[in-house]
Amino acid sequence: MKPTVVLVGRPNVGKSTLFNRLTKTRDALVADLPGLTRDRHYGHGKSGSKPFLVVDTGGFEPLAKDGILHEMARQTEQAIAEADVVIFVVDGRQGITAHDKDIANKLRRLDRPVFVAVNKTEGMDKGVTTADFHELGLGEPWSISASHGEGVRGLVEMALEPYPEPAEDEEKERHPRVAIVGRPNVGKSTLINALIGEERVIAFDMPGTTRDSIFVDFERNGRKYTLIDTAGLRRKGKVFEAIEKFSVVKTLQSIEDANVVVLVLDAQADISDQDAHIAGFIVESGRALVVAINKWDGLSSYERDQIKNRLLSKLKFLDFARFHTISALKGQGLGDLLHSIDSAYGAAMIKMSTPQLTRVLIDAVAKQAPPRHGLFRPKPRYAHQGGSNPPIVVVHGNALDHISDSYRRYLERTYRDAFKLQGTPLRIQFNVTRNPYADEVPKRRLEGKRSTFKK
Ligand SMILES: Nc1nc2c(ncn2[C@@H]2O[C@H](COP(=O)(O)OP(=O)(O)OP(=O)(O)O)[C@@H](O)[C@H]2O)c(=O)[nH]1
Ligand SMILES: Nc1nc2c(ncn2[C@@H]2O[C@H](COP(=O)(O)OP(=O)(O)OP(=O)(O)O)[C@@H](O)[C@H]2O)c(=O)[nH]1
Repeated sequence: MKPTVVLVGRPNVGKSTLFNRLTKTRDALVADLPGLTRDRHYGHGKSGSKPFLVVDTGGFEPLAKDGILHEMARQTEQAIAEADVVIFVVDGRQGITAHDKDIANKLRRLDRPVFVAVNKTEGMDKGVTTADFHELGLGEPWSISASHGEGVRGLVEMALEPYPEPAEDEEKERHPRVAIVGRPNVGKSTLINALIGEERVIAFDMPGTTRDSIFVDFERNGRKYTLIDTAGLRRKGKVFEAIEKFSVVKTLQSIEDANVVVLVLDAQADISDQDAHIAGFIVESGRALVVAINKWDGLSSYERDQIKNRLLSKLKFLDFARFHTISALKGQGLGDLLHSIDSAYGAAMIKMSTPQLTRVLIDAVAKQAPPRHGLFRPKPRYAHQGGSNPPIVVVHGNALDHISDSYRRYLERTYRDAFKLQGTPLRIQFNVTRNPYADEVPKRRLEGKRSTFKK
C-alpha cells in the first residue's frame, strides 16, 4: 500500500507550493477532461520508484474551538491520523512563531515520524536558518526551498526510507482485484455483502504493511475476484482518535490497490461534489472502472430516464466506462455488473504486440496525418506497449513533441476501437527523444527563405 505523506503547518509557509512540487510529475500524465473535478488537496507523488500519496492540509489551528478554523483543524487531524509520515512546514525567513510551537506540541505526541521542513531558505545559510527550529523538539530540521525545488528530494527520500520499493506483482494474479468506492450512504456495504454473501472465504491481513488492509476472495459463476474491504483500512492513532467513517485517504489507497474500481452512485440522490471528486481520483489513478448506479428499485420509469440523462451528462468524462443500474438491496443487476468488471479487467491487462500496435498506427496516420506545427511535421513511425492497468501505448517517430492534443485523442479513439478497450483509461505517450535528422528539413527551409530575403 502506498505510504501517505501529510503536509501541515500554519498558513502561508509554503505548503501548497511544496504540494505542487511533489505532485506535478503525475499531473502531467492526466489530460484535463471537461467536467472532471480535481481535488487539489490530495495528490500522487513519486520518489525514485516509490509512489506515495500527498495530503495538503488547509491549516492547523490547534486552539480553535468552533467555526471554520475548528472545521479545518478537524480535517487536519483526520489527515494526520491517517498519515504514515508528517512533514511539518515552517517559514525559515520568518523564524519560529508561537503558532509553530503550538503545532509542534501536538505533533510531538504523535506515534509516527514527523519531519520539520524549514522552507524559503534559498540563498540562505542552511545552518543559520535551521538552528532556531531545533527548539521544536522534533529532530533535525531540514532546510528546503519549495519554490526552487532545493532539498525537497532528499527530504522525501529520507521520509520514505522505511518503505519498501513497490513489488512487481502484476503477473501473479489472474483475477481482478476490485475496490468498491463511493461517498457515504450510497450502498457500498450493502453491495459488498450482496456480492460476497455466504461465500466470504478468507479475510487476511496483508503481510508487510503496517495497516490491516483486508482482501476478501469470493467466487461467482466460476470466476474468482478479490475484494478490497475498505472498512479494514481504518487505523487508530494515539492522539487523533477521531477517524471519520468516510476517508479520502482510505478511498485513494483502495483505488491504488485495485485493478478495477466500482464507483457506486445513489440514484435517489443528486450527484454531489464528493461523487465528482471521487470520480476524479479514479480517472487520475488510471484504474479500470465500472459505474454502479445503486438504489434503482422503487423508481418510476420517468424518474429513471431523468436520472440517466443527468448522470450521463455530468459524468461525461467517465465515458470510457460502462454504467449499470443495480439494486444492492434486492440483489438486482449484480451478474451484469460482474460481467463488466471482468471485461474491464481484461481491457486493463491486455497485451498488445509491437506489430499490432504499429499496424494500427500506420493505418491511422494514412487516414489522417498529424497536422504540421510551424516548421515541424510530426511523423509517427511505430508503437509499443509501455504498461498495463492502464494500458500505455508509446508512439515513436519524429517531432512527436509537436503533436496536438486533439490528434492524441484521435489516436486514443482509434486504439480503443481497434482493441475494444472498454472500461479502462488508455494513455498515449509520445517518445520525444531527438532524432538528429528530424531537425534538418526545417533548417534547410529556413536557409532557403533567408536567401529569398537577400534579393
Ligand atoms: N522565497 C520563497 N517563497 C516561497 C517558497 N515556497 C512558497 N513561497 C511563497 O510563500 C507564499 C505562501 O505559499 P503557499 O504555498 O501558498 O503557502 P501555504 O502554506 O499553502 O498557505 P495556505 O494556503 O495559506 O495554508 C507564496 O507567496 C509562495 O510563493 C520558497 O521556497 N521560497
Ligand atoms: N432502496 C435501496 N436502498 C439501499 C440500496 N442499497 C443500500 N440501500 C440503503 O442505503 C443505506 C446505506 O447503505 P450502506 O450499504 O450502509 O451504504 P455505504 O455506502 O456502505 O455507507 P457508509 O458505510 O456510510 O459509507 C442503507 O439504509 C441501505 O439499506 C438499494 O439498492 N436500494
